[in-house]
Amino acid sequence: MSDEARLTVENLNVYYDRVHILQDVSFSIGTEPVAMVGRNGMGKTTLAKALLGLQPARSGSVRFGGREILGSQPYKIVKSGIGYVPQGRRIWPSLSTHEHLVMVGAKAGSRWTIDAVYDLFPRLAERRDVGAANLSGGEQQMLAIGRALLTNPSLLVMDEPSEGLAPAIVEHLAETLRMVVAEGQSVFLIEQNLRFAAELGHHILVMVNGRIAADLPARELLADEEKQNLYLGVA
Ligand SMILES: Nc1ncnc2c1ncn2[C@@H]1O[C@H](COP(=O)(O)OP(=O)(O)OP(=O)(O)O)[C@@H](O)[C@H]1O
Repeated sequence: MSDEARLTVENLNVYYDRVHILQDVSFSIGTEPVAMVGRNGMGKTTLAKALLGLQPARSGSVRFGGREILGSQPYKIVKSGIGYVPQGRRIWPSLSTHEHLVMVGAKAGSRWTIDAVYDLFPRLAERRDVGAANLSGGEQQMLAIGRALLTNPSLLVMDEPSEGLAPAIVEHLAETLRMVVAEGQSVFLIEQNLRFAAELGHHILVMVNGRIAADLPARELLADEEKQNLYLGVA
């Protein structure tokens, strides 16, 4: 396994004011794709933001490629190789599809260039001159993912990419992301949609009340309605 792709989180504690949100969160990600599931409000987005330096932590450690990144500026964390697809896509409504991608740019000769993003998502190529505000939810999500890939991340962190999308669009997105993973892209996928999470993540972490309540193979969680009910209240 390439050491560069390895993320190790140890005893991460995050508070909002006096409220203790993330409580001693520890896990690691190698080259196998990992997904995290959990109900609303359990702390998943807070974790993503803490990994990206967007939310300060009170204590703990986040090592990426062997280096401590906790406390680093978000742009430095992205530069060190973590790509981020935030919850809610966070696209700029006044820019076109193509302008988004040009804004990020890409090093010549790297795996992900603007053309490579258009190859992965041909729909984006068709919509290249359309203002992002006029893209469908699925297209906006493709754009958010394409934008993150352009940073040529060694780890891609995605926060609920399936949110608000119709099941057929989610299935299409899962297929596309599986191709990216099959090429060796490391992925940490945060999801409420267990099926989507399990399609991509070989391993699933379950977050309950700011703690990792379980860490198990995706197949095992999919096959166990009792556990789904216990952790997700969905069975
Ligand atoms: N900026 C903030 N200030 C105070 N509390 C917050 C803030 N952001 C989130 N919270 C609270 O922290 C808890 C965890 O929220 P978080 O968004 O991390 O959960 P989540 O698992 O990602 O849920 P969702 O899927 O709904 O986004 C929730 O109780 C939420 O209300």
